[in-house]
Amino acid sequence: MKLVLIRHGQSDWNLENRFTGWTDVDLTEKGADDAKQAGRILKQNGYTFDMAYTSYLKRAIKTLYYVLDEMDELWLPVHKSWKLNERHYGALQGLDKAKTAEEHGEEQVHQWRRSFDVAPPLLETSDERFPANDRKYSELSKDELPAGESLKGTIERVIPYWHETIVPELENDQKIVIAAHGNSLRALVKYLDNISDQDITDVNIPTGVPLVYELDNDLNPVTSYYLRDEESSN
Ligand SMILES: O=C(O)[C@@H](CO)OP(=O)(O)O
Repeated sequence: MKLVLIRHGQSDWNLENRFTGWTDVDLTEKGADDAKQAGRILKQNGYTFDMAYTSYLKRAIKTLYYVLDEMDELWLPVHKSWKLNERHYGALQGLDKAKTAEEHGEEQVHQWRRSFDVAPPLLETSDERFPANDRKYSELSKDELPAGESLKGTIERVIPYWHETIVPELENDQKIVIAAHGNSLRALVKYLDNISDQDITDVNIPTGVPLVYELDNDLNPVTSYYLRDEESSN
């Protein structure tokens, strides 16, 4: 059985090189085109889906929309969850990545961006960026509201969601696409491919390119690969 993961297309803050996290920025025009192209490639390769999953953030929601539109599958049930959101980038959200590296050093920024368990500086709960101040997250309990997450913290919400919500559908032979984010997908890929805490540092997932997992009956990956347009350099 095949599972398709897709990181959203280029966002405004991917382009501006700013720490994004839970900030609900839009896709750029290129990002929308990336998503449409991903949908076309999936269609050309004969993919169809039964269900779709995405986050509460518009860059992933719109990516999924454009993918399904190209595939003429907009009718599919779409399940949204904050548990598929990008890793919360705490007090770094909104800052310029290059300027932050000048200020704190490349190594520190690399730790914040790619390490397994180093969390970014946390937000004060009074900060407008704290999720309790956004009605999207009114369903979250106090213990669930992140003020900043490491990849480890992201895994602690993504993997339970995988087991509780997505796995039962895969076991029911449902063909699934998940449109999410660089780090929520790194969390899932780390789990599926059993990547060590050390080696996950080198894993980067490109924007707007379908990542296909072929799974055996126990949902262990047999192989995985990106579906790219042969003429594109993406
Ligand atoms: O800013 C972010 O939220 C993420 C994804 O764009 O960036 P990074 O590459 O640092 O994980």
